[in-house]
Amino acid sequence: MTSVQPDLAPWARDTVLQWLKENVPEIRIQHILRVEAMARDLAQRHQLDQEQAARAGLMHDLAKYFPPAQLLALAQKHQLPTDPVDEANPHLLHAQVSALVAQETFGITDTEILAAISNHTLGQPQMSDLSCVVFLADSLEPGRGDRPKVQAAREMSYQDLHHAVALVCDLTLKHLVKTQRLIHPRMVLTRNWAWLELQS
Ligand SMILES: Nc1ncnc2c1ncn2[C@@H]1O[C@H](COP(=O)(O)OP(=O)(O)O)[C@@H](O)[C@H]1O
Repeated sequence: MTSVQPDLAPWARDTVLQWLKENVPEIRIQHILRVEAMARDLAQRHQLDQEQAARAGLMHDLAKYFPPAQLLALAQKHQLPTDPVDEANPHLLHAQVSALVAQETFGITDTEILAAISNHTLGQPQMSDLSCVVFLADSLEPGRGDRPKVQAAREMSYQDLHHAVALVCDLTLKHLVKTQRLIHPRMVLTRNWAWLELQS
């Protein structure tokens, strides 16, 4: 992994966009830009830092196309906590590895941004509102379609972050059960946390 040149600004959107053009197909870049825009929008709606949300949105899928062996090797090298489901489906590690790339290649040190990138696929119990925003933007950006349940979760994301996280987890988990796929336990923990938050 190449490191950011010392003369480059620690944060430069164009530098990230150029990297994405070299490492990610155009169709995924379009998704990434919609996540960036929706994360900014949600942050504004919930009085959060829009720049932090947009940066996390722009960098959430940096490792999306890393091969499984590279994801596993990086997870091991950086001692990321892994579950047997990650080993069976290393693609799930792309969220945590994207945070590593943001740190090592683009010099991102803001731990809230790094956590939001890391949490974008499976969430995390007690995750911050910024993490909720990026998790929701990834699942609910306009390119995800307008099925009634997706639309309902999208509308909820502008009202109540935890309620929307609970709805998105339920949608993903139902889909995984229906297609007989493995379920990563962290999303179950995220789902229970989000529903419990609503009761407290
Ligand atoms: N809780 C989970 N357990 C197992 N697989 C999951 C879970 N959540 C998402 N996935 C799968 O992981 C992959 C990556 O998810 P995601 O980052 O949301 O991908 P995308 O942005 O391409 O939809 C998808 O194939 C999705 O079905």
